[in-house]
Amino acid sequence: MTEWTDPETFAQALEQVETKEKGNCFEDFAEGDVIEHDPGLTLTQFGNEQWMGQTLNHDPAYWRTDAAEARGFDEPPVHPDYLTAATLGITVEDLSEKGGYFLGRTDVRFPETPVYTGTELHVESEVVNRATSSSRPEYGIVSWRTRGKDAETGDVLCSYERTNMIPRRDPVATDGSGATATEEDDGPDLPSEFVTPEGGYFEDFVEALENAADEDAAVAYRHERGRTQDDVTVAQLPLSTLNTAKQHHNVDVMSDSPSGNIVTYGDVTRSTALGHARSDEQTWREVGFDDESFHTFVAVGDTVYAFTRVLSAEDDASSDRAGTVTFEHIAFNQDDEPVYSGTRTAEIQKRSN
Ligand SMILES: C/C(=C\C(=O)SCCNC(=O)CCNC(=O)[C@H](O)C(C)(C)COP(=O)(O)OP(=O)(O)OC[C@H]1O[C@@H](n2cnc3c(N)ncnc32)[C@H](O)[C@@H]1OP(=O)(O)O)C(=O)O
Repeated sequence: MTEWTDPETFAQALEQVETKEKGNCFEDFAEGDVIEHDPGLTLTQFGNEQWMGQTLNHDPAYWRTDAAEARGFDEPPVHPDYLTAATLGITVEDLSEKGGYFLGRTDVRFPETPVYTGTELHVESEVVNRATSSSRPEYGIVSWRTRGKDAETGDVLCSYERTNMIPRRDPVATDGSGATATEEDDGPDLPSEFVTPEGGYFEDFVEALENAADEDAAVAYRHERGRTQDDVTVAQLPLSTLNTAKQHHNVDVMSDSPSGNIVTYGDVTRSTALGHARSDEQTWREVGFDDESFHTFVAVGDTVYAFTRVLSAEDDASSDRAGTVTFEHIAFNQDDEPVYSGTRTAEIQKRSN
């Protein structure tokens, strides 16, 4: 009789059997395909608070009823970062579980109305672009437009366009141009002065931009807080959004990958940096995010810091108690290497109200 658990027998059996695979390769996606994602999740108070707490997003309007009501909410709503991460997490099984990295995202948008806990999320994605990677023959580059909807009403709660590197089943020959391209290094081209806003209200950002306008200056500053990545941020938070990417929880597979280890979910890195930035401002409402890029890996033991540049401030918010500010946020690690960058438009409270 075969002893299936005899180590030698079992090792040979493992080699000979087929693996029932998960996820899709580059060749499985065609432009125009629409994918209704089967996983869905209920946006719970626990999930929301766990995400916000671990990423240092402490805006009281998302934690306390009195602060929520003062912001015009019925109760503490779902935080936009948790909503974004959950919308993306649900898609991973179909779109990127096969491996490959989350490269970037743009046109992240939310409706003006808040989303409350107890909402069930249903997500769909459309393939909007697929391209050959000129530098990495074993990968292709795929972009999807994703919409996270209220399962009951069909209202879109969060939408964006995201790009991942996706493994090919069959590597192709490339011209290698991406791998060999070099750029001339003229050294850093920075303004001679950096202006820091006095406070975190809309008026402070307007004043800082005015002070910088006539000078060779930028409104740019760093935030003091850092968050060292641990098992909770690297593995637990993505799994709590149903993100099944092996990058976050399978050390065995990832030891033989470009990162050599499991890495932090891009939305955790980003939300942590945004948490640092928001701790130095009076946020009223998140409007959207554009041009998000993930530049290098973040792993257990790395510390995520944040740097902010203020790009513009306009008095055109949805509430007369706030103004609209556009920022560029850069997350960086303990070696000062940028790991994430993106622009963010947010409504910031006015001091005068
Ligand atoms: C969710 C989820 C997974 C995750 O959250 S993974 C964690 C977040 N992402 C990362 O940690 C990735 C960080 N990035 C990197 O480490 C490097 O970018 C990477 C992936 C190792 C590639 O670095 P390289 O230096 O080899 O390559 P390039 O930077 O030149 O990029 C390779 C090609 O990709 C194109 N590309 C890069 N960024 C974008 C973008 N935002 N949009 C579109 N295309 C982009 C770039 O042009 C290169 O193209 P070639 O044709 O020249 O190959 C989950 O599983 O979903």
